[in-house]
Amino acid sequence: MFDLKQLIFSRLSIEPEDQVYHTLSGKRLADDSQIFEDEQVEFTTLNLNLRLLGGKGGFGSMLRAQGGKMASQKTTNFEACRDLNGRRLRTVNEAKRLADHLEQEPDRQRIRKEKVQKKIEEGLAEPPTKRIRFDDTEYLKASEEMKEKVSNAVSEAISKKSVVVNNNNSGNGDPGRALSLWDVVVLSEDDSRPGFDVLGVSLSLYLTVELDILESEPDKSNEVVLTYSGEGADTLTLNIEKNLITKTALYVLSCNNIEGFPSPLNIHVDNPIPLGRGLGSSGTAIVAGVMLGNVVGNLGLTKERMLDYCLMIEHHPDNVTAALMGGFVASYVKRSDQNVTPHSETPDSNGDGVVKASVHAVPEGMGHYVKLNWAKEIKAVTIIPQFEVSTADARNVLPKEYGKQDVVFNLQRLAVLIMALSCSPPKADLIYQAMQDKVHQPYRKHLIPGLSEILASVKPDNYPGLLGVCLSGAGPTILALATQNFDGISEAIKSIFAEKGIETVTRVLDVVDDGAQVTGIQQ
Ligand SMILES: Nc1ncnc2c1ncn2[C@@H]1O[C@H](COP(=O)(O)OP(=O)(O)OP(=O)(O)O)[C@@H](O)[C@H]1O
Ligand SMILES: N[C@@H](CCO)C(=O)O
Repeated sequence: MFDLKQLIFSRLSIEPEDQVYHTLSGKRLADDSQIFEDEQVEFTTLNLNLRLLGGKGGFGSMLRAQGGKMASQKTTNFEACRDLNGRRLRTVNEAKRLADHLEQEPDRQRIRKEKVQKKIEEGLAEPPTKRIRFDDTEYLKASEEMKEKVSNAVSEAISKKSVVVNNNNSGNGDPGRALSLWDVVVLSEDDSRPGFDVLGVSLSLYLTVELDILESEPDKSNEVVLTYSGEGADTLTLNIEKNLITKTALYVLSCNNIEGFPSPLNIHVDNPIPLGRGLGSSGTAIVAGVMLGNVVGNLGLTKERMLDYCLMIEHHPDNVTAALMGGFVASYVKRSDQNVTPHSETPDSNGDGVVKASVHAVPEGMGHYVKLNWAKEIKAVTIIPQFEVSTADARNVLPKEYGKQDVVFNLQRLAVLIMALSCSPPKADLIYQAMQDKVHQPYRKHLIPGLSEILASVKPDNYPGLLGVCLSGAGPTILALATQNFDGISEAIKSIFAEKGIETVTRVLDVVDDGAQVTGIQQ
């Protein structure tokens, strides 16, 4: 009771000593009385009487006047009356109200629960879809034009007759003929991400093969002599059965029943493409080798057919297709049902394996490609670290299988990237996002110190003119696509490599449309 009195005092300011409590049966409750002895009981009814101050009685005339007033008013409140059982009506009514309250409690709980449930559902519900109007008319126009151009290019590619690229009909390859000189010009290339193994682009680094077919002289050794200048001059093998360019040419010749090169023969290779850096040195060497075989053997192979030979050696089509066809290309390989020559019998693009002189069946029509448009103002800024990563090693770190989300991530960006790279002026925000990748860069980070930092920090926001950054090929070269500020961008990347103790060389390259070609024949 003491606690109850304190509570009533705090709420109604009735001094505890003025509060007098009785039970319904009239028992007065002392301060130390317990109201609830049974813990199950939640409610009880007590009568609270206030102590009246004692003192002199009322003034007779005033009390009579008051009594007259009271008598004239009709009584509506019978709460203090008692029912036939002697219980106050107030008490009975309170008990009824309490019973009603308890009876309605489940309903109230249900309504409370329903309200909470509704709130949760409203919170989880997707916001209404906003309709966004795309009002960039310039972009829409360029995009419409591009769609038409791509569609025309595809139809053209489908209907195109093969273009014969050979060393004319002058009898090249005849060992007895007088001096003949010709060049095979191929281009370095690189694939831009997320078009892993799909997109390739020819860059303005030209590998040149110069060939002198000499007249054989009695008493002189009729040798085939291979010499090199440029990249790899000190390290690449000059053994024609082991060097990637010459062994590829020998493979093409042997597939066409020609045993060996004509001799005496001088072959000189000038190679500006750094080896094992992700700039497609091996793909370019393979293209050069196939063209060399075609010219020396006077085979008259079309470029489409030469692509089949290239694909027998380098199984991913992006690099060889760009080097052979030029420009910006998308490609895939359609494997034939034919029994393809085992890889062990074809030259290995990385090893020094000797070409076996068996006759090989190279399936036709393996390489499928389409040339895509490239906005002329986009340059390739290549930052080339002074260490090698073999493509074979960089492919070995990739997972055997990919999750659906990662595949869809790259496919979505690939579709956007192809269109975005063709539009002038190029949109940096679109291209930067579309060059994000989940298929190879995350797995190759540990092979290339600094790659994570470069991808995380070199962005169009802080380097105006930058469109996107990715690993070039299998790395370690970094490819930055940009329209200006080439020095600023390359310096930023260079300094991150420098912090890791890695020296770099920068080349700003153009995308060039001509593919591999024979540029001159002299007799
Ligand atoms: N001009 C060349 N002449 C002969 N062999 C070459 C030539 N260029 C490349 N190679 C061979 O190819 C190897 C490098 O191929 P690799 O595929 O590892 O790198 P890459 O082609 O430069 O890079 P990526 O394929 O990632 O673009 C060299 O070590 C060498 O054996
Ligand atoms: N698409 C290839 C290019 C390197 O040759 C890769 O990234 O492995």
